[in-house]
Amino acid sequence: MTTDWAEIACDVPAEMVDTLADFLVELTGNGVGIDNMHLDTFSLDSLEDSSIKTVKGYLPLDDSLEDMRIKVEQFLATRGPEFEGYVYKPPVVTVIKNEDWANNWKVHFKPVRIGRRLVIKPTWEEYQEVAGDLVIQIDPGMAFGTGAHPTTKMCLESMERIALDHCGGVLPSPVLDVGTGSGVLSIAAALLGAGAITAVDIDPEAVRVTQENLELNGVADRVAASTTDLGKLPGSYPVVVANILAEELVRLSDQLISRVAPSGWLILSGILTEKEEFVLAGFPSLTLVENPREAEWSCLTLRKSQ
Ligand SMILES: C[S@@+](CC[C@H](N)C(=O)[O-])C[C@H]1O[C@@H](n2cnc3c(N)ncnc32)[C@H](O)[C@@H]1O
Repeated sequence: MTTDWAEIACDVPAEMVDTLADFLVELTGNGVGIDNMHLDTFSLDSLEDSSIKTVKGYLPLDDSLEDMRIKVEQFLATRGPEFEGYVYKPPVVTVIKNEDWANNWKVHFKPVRIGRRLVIKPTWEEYQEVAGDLVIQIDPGMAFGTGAHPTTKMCLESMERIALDHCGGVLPSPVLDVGTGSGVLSIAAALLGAGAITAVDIDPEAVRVTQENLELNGVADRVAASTTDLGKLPGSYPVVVANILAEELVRLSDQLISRVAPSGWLILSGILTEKEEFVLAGFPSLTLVENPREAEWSCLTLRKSQ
């Protein structure tokens, strides 16, 4: 059995990505990778989207490799000129150790304690619980949210402080989680006692991963995850959390503010520290309650008046 793989990387204009990706999927029977199109909205690459993308296919490292490489070259040479900005560059083939490619990132994702009671545990790791632990099991798949990112961590800590220090140990409900990613914040909200949570994300893959993680954690009956547009959500929420980028938070500020119930909290994260003032200026009707910072990231917890 083959344990190593070959990655074939092709630089093409953005307009050609879908055509090439479809071709590679059909040729290889495997998924493709596309650089500079990250689901992680914290990648600077996604802010300055490039006109040239690298599309990567994955081939078995066996006798068929040379034949497949030639087919990719021929495809590029014949279809490439149909796309503006195309310049022929031979595809680059690199050998990848199977275990590195598929699993290496998992080596760095270990159980982590966050705040006083929350623990995030990757599904594939063992963890010895201690009394009072609220353990969130996560397999982030392609979605953002192992819980270890400072922006996620600060949201979790803020939610926990609201529950433990201000609300008698139970997070007020319903909770709204905007940009749910892997669903990590919604699961935490459920474990902190919230009886109903609405989780939304513009990315259908994130919603699919969230649904799996909700079921894994036994909280699917309390969390409704969907791609529903924030502007179309009814009702108001005593706790709203949104870990998106500063610019997007400000763009969504009216909708976010209108979803917060009187006396309710709004936790905003995904904010580079130098953008704190910019974000605060977008939420003038709310009062800043706390402002934790970690690495280059800031979290703002705001509160609505009664
Ligand atoms: C940085 S991730 C946060 C994931 C998770 N909530 C966490 O704290 O780890 C941001 C998520 O927001 C989603 N997103 C970006 N803009 C959005 C919008 N306008 N409405 C809803 N979701 C959005 C992205 O698809 C992504 O899954």
